[in-house]
Amino acid sequence: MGIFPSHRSQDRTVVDRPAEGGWRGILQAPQKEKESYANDPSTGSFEGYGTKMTRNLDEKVEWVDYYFHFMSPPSRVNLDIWPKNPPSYRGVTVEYNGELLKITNKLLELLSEGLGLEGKVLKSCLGGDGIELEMKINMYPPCPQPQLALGVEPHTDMSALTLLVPNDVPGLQVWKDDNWVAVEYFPNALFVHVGDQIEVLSNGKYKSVLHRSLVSKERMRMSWAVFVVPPHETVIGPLPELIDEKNPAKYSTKTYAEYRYRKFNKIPQ
Ligand SMILES: O=C(O)CCC(=O)C(=O)O
Ligand SMILES: [Fe+2]
Repeated sequence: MGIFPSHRSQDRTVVDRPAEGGWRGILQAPQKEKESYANDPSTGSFEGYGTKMTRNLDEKVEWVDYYFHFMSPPSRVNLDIWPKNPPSYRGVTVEYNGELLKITNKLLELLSEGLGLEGKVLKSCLGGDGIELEMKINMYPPCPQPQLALGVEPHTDMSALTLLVPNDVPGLQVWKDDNWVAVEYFPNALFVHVGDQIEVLSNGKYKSVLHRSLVSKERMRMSWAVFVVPPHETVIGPLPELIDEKNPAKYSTKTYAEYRYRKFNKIPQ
């Protein structure tokens, strides 16, 4: 199927939108089918279908449906919750996961070296081979009054990294030099966000990017965000190698589970 056939070309690892079929299959499915996949945040279960058509603090509506599931490592994956339509979803997503793991390894190696450390340092702090990849498929339907809505309100990702592929409907913005700056769409590109965990590990040398997304009046915007996160019990704090008298720790050390809990409940870190 695919509504972006022209974008599928040379480099499949970056180009393919593996979830597209799954998105259409599940997010445009009849309400009853969607409900059978619904998540239940009150029980800590975020997997499945969720919606956020609610007002936030600025009285803007967050105009987004999403579908969330684990991709990696195998011990975290519950295939029963993966979209079953189209039938190719599973195979393509497993392959995409493998490619994103390779890209994650490379990025973490380069980011470690950028801190003057050995290439393996950041990956091993993030759980080594236990590192987790989470798929979040966002769908922003056309919005009759886009000025009253936001796709996703301003936030930084609590992940270590986010590997994002949007469709060609503009909407992603990043906060830069005291302004919202539109992120230009690049066909076949993977957008990488530094998330909170890398900011903490690097003691602020790398900054978690503040971003938001807008919605369109005419067209449906979609994005596929893969969050690279440490296992919940992993303890994350500024790397000791980066701390000395002149560079005191700027962040407290805590488990990723604790960090998540505080972020979800808006408790200062
Ligand atoms: O849709 C986008 O481009 C961004 C989505 C996002 O920031 C998120 O899901 O965390
Ligand atoms: Fe985000």
